[in-house]
Amino acid sequence: MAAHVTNTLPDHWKYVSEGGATIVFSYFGPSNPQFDGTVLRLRKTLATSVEESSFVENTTDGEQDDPMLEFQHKCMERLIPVEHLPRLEPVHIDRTWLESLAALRDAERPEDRRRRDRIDVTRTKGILATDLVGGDWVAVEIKPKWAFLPNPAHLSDATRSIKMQTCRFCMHSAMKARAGDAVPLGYCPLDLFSGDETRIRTAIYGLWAAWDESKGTVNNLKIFVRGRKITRDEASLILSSDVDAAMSTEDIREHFTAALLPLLLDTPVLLTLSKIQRTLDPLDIEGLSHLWRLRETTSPPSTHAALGTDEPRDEPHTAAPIDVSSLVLTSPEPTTSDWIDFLDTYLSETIPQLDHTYPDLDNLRYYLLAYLLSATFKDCSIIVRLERLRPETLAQAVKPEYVTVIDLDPKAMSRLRKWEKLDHEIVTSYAAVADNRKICIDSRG
Ligand SMILES: O=P(O)(O)O[C@@H]1[C@@H](OP(=O)(O)O)[C@H](OP(=O)(O)O)[C@H](O)[C@H](OP(=O)(O)O)[C@H]1OP(=O)(O)O
Ligand SMILES: Nc1ncnc2c1ncn2[C@@H]1O[C@H](COP(=O)(O)OP(=O)(O)OP(=O)(O)O)[C@@H](O)[C@H]1O
Repeated sequence: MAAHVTNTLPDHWKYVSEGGATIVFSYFGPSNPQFDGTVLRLRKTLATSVEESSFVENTTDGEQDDPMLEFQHKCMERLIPVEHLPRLEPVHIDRTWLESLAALRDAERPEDRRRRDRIDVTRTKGILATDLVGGDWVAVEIKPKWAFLPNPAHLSDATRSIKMQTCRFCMHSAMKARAGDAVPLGYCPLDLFSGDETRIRTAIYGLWAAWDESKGTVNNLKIFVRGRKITRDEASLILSSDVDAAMSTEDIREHFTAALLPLLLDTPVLLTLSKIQRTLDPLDIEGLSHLWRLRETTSPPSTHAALGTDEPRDEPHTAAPIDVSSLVLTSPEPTTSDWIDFLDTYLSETIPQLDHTYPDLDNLRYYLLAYLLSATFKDCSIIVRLERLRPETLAQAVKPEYVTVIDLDPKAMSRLRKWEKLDHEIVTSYAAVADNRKICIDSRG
């Protein structure tokens, strides 16, 4: 039976953080076994959206549970060991309670997020999750992003040399930097995922520098102490209370790196994430979009796509745009049962036998679902738990539950068009960079 958050006061939930789709609050009210050590994860809606209930009341229990719950239990737990996942459960909420919470906490939200979106007060269910940042420890949240360079087989002549030299994250960061956004230009995910000590250190420095320069606003590194996201001016809070807090920021960074590095080297989580991302995206969005265009134009579908051959093909941006009636892109969003079937195939012996250089058009649905799932892993975050830092402390013992993966929500099929367009923008923008193009090394490829 789901708990009722409405039995607690909104004042007893403090703002933790938020992403593009959800906002998170942690419980700090009077001791309550249902809520102690938990966070409340709520869906957001566009600031401009009309307030209509977005969820169908079709269960005896009222609104359906957030599909994320079933997705995590039935799908994600097959890919990521449960000790690396937060415990999630449904919880009842209501409009009056949510409106009070929003009124209390809205001022603490970042200005740009507040302009864009707000809590969806029409929901009657939220998610209660293990609070990974709230104890007397330092919680380091890293959003690593894309772990690999693409398979060159399906890249066009115009993009191949660019995409094989610079990773998607670094190209995207360069594009965002030109638009004036604060981005971690010194961080490359391929360093973080390399498994190599020197490169992981470089990645941590890159994340730290961006955190420092952006005053903690970049989303690739967040640092929490006792449940509160800290800024660079508060960096000394990551030190144990008996350590000299007057230490320079550089020294704090060194201690931070010395504590974090062994955990990142030791945990199997980074390797798992990179393997999943790579194996679920063997065609790149270019190859995938070519495959779905073939499906739209081939009738009856041929059994073998022309991918991987020398046959000339339209680039996504020059091909006739697929309108909203596209059979492929409007095909039904996968249900949990579709995801389970997909995972049965993905985790079976069959997949290594698929020839991704000559993908079969009959496997289009497999490749679409694979890409969606890969996108979830390209956008998730990890939270690493460190003891408050003490320079002389020996390396911390690594317990599996000290590295947790969050934000494993499924992505929608309707995103494919956005990803195709964004990919084109990113690579076109990077093609215009004349000097000092970044060279990213994919050591797991
Ligand atoms: O496309 P990207 O790589 O920019 O990723 C988006 C993220 O931007 P980032 O580059 O990490 O700052 C973006 O993050 P922010 O909102 O910028 O913190 C979201 O995670 C978005 O996913 P969703 O809309 O929440 O489902 C992410 O969108 P999807 O790619 O997952 O659709
Ligand atoms: N279990 C948790 N414990 C503590 N904090 C959490 C937990 N889950 C999420 N958070 C915090 O809330 C933020 C938003 O959560 P999450 O990343 O799941 O949202 P999202 O909207 O799906 O993000 P994105 O835009 O990256 O897709 C996280 O970045 C993290 O700081």
